[in-house]
Amino acid sequence: MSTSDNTTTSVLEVRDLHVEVANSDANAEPIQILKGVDLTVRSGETHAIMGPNGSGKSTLSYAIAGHPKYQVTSGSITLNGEDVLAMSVDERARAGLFLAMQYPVEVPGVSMSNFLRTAATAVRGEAPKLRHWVKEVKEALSELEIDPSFIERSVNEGFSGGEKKRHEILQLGMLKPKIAILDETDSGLDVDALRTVSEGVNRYKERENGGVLLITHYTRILRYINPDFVHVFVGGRIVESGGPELADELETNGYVRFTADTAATQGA
Ligand SMILES: Nc1ncnc2c1ncn2[C@@H]1O[C@H](COP(=O)(O)OP(=O)(O)OP(=O)(O)O)[C@@H](O)[C@H]1O
Repeated sequence: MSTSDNTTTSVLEVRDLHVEVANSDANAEPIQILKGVDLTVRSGETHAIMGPNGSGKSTLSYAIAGHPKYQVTSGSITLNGEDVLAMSVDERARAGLFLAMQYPVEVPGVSMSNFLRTAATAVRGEAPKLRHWVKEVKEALSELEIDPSFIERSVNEGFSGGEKKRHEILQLGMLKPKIAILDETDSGLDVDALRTVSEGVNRYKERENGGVLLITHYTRILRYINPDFVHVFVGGRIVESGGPELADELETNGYVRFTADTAATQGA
């Protein structure tokens, strides 16, 4: 299935999503992390999710991507009406979902070059023609100011934090998903890398008309990637949604207004 069709609109819909993880003590109850998340992301839209540490933002991204540790106990996730929860992880990727993880994993022994071509072949449904592919990779590396020698190194092995994040955006550009979830892609980036990575995300939005779900703690990335919607995520759900001005309010006042509300509700 091709994931690159910028003439159609894609819609990711998350409805009343509840997710738990197994407790490390096998005799104890599982831990409920997501407690009713509702979210709709359409092509061309950028949604920023901001929230305190441990509120469940990464859990939401893992649940959408299909991480086996995160059990959906109720609710639904659909992409263009298709049941994402019924899909395996690779089917989700082929359907057009992409996750740039907060902590990208190292894959010793697999070169970036092999990894990218294999992944692109899987999501595009056919192997890219070699001459086009080489040109495509070269251009993408140059746009992201990545040294071409990195392409022959093992995936993320020995990469600095910032280099790993840049490579996530390289994958985003090459795999051209319909909806991209970027989990703290800005963490650990120096000011120049932040600009380069943000430009990569903006190019993806322009070229693919992609939908972006951006999890972040900082408004600085939102100066480069303009969000259409900002959501405040507290206690396993979205407690308020608004426009970019909401991010400015959070920068100034923090989450006190929202955490106090949640504590009152949970105590009731
Ligand atoms: N596998 C797991 N086992 C036990 N607890 C877990 C597991 N995964 C997540 N949690 C807990 O679930 C809560 C939410 O974690 P999550 O990583 O989703 O939060 P977050 O909002 O992304 O946090 P941060 O902003 O610090 O990255 C945390 O309290 C975390 O310790």
